[in-house]
Amino acid sequence: MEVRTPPAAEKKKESFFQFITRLAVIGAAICVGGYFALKGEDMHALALKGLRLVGMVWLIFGLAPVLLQQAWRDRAKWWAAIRRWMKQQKGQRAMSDTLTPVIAHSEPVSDRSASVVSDQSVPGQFGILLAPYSLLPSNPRPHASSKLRADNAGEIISDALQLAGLPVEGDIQVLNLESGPTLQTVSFQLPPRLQLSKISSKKEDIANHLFGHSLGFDITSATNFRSAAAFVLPHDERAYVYMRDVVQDLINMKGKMALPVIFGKDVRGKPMIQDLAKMPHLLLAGATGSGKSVYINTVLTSLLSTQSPIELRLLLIDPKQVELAVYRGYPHLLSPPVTEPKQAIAALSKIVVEMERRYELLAKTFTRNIVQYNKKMPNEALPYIVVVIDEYADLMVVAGAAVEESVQRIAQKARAAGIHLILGTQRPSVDVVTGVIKANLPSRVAFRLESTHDYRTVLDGAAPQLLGFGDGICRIQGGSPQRFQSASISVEDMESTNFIEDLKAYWINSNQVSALGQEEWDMSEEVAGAAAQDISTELMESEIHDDVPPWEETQEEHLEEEVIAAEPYLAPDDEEDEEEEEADEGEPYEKALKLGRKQGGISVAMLQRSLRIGYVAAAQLLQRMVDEGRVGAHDPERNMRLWITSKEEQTLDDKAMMLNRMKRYICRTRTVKSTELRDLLGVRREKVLQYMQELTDEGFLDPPKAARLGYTIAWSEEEIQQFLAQMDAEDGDDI
Ligand SMILES: Nc1ncnc2c1ncn2[C@@H]1O[C@H](COP(=O)(O)OP(=O)(O)OP(=O)(O)O)[C@@H](O)[C@H]1O
Repeated sequence: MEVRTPPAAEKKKESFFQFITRLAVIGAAICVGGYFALKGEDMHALALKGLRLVGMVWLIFGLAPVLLQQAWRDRAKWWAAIRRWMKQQKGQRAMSDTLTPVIAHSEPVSDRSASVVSDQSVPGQFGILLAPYSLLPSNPRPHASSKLRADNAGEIISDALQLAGLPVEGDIQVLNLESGPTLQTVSFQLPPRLQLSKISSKKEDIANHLFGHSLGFDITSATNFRSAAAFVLPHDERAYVYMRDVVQDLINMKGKMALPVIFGKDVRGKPMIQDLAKMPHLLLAGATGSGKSVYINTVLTSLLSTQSPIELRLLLIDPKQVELAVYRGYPHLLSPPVTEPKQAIAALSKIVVEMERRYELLAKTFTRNIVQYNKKMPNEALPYIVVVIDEYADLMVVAGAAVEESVQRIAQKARAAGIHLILGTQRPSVDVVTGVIKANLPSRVAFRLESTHDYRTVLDGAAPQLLGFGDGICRIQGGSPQRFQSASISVEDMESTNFIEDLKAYWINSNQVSALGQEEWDMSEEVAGAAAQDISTELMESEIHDDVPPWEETQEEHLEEEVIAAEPYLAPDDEEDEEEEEADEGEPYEKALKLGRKQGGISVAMLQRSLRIGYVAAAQLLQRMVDEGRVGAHDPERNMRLWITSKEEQTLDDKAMMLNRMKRYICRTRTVKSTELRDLLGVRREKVLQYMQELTDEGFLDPPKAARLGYTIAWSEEEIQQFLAQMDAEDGDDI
């Protein structure tokens, strides 16, 4: 038998401590003995003194060096803990004022969860955030149960192999037994003369003898062992994985990963946290009831609990209309959850425009991606944008080409711009998830699917049959497939919803965050001012500049705006409009100028509404106005870019107004008297005569027929009535 010899240094260290301890014990024994054996108070006092001395010597020369040595070895750990503590103290001091209401809000609800996880501080780009993790529901079933245990697995497997007709004598030697929340993996030595292929060919029979069905049962070679096989079996009663169980790992990853999200636990029961920013886009497939929505909720809650609205903005597209409705009101949202295909098309095209704008920013700042940009321009840091489409197949059915084009462009380019896609679908058929889209979504997650063909489409390879209820396989960036059990906030829908609402309340009540949010958009405005042109995001930003925060905006308002925005994409058959535009090139810009002048300013939304054009076209018109210096900075109060009136325009405007007033007066009174007109307009007589000449040139007045006669009205009575009616309809000044 091999005896392990301790290294020399270890031996010396141990023996010195033992030596001192031995001396101390002997000394202590002598002192105690002396105390009882000797008589007289002096002797007793001497013995006690001796005992104290022995104790001191042991502490100083025995225990203290060992403790110091240990502390020196763990110095890195200690140092990190001290730094973390100091950082926390600093962050808490900074936020204590503003967070008090949040915590006060949270406390009454907190008694519905145990205090296993305390409110955790998450260092972020903008300081330390305190998400209400203590409100996460506790897992009622954290452990699985199975009939195969270390002590009986060999016997049970041996019986099953024998019953399946395989030549096995005696018990099977179990090499390893690993247990995850859903599955067990039992590795065992192959008996002599029994090949893995032979066992695999009897898979159905073995499964039948083991537990009566083959669902979820798999036979593979055992990793790390030679001539060994492994059975993968579902537990009799699987364990749940709750977010609460792995949230500490999520917190630990904040700072190390840009967008950490909880996946769940792997087959060994180890927490799985992935970085969405690295994926960089995710295709998520699962048949109905497989656990897709639960998974999306976990991913979203991971993001929403670790990222402030300054660091992350979300676009949620939910054609099913119910799955993501609960997120309505989060300040992270770029718009309320989008449910209509037309809205979705418009929203996605906005993301494309934003992506292009970000590329321009990267080029201007000589940076290659959002990380470098945010480092270089910390005051103008861009938030990550995550776009979630809950049922891509449904969207493709109604709005195929338009959606696909945007999704394709985002998938191809958006990574560097900090824009990430999560594309969920029940039907991963090739007509829905086309080759180009698949090629640009290198990370995949599959839950239970209808057919082996579907698994192949998603994972680009064969996969074991999944069990549903969050049993999944992921391939991150084309790596090897990894089985996992997805985490849920809770298996009770109500509990999950409660937490999502609590987290929302936390953000809404977090004064600090809303103040920072405002600042962020102001900073964006600065970027716009410098570059003169971030109108591409103006619509998104306008939600923040609105008096009404985005979460209070009604869905109807938003819908109206989006539907209009989507029209050019969805109504190519609206031939009249198209023809009008084609026939009159350049006219929309004239109309846009007129509108801006009349309203004293302009915004993308106004252009869309008034000219009935899409977002991109409206943004381009506004861009041209900005370039030509027609409009100035964005005015948060009026939620538009204000009109810049040049001197020339001012004069022209004044003159047009004067002429109109004159015409109106003349039409009403049916008289043309220069003295009255002079009084009306408050200008000199020469000016009035000049205006009258202009009106004559225009055909409104007839010139005097003789030297002593005055001007007369040239218009017919019908024309006069029409003009007056038109003026009354407009809100001109009343003469
Ligand atoms: N990770 C999980 N842990 C435990 N149970 C789960 C998990 N995921 C899903 N389930 C169970 O499966 C049910 C269906 O899940 P979910 O609603 O996510 O399915 P889905 O794939 O979104 O279906 P659909 O597409 O029809 O909405 C849930 O109500 C829950 O009971």
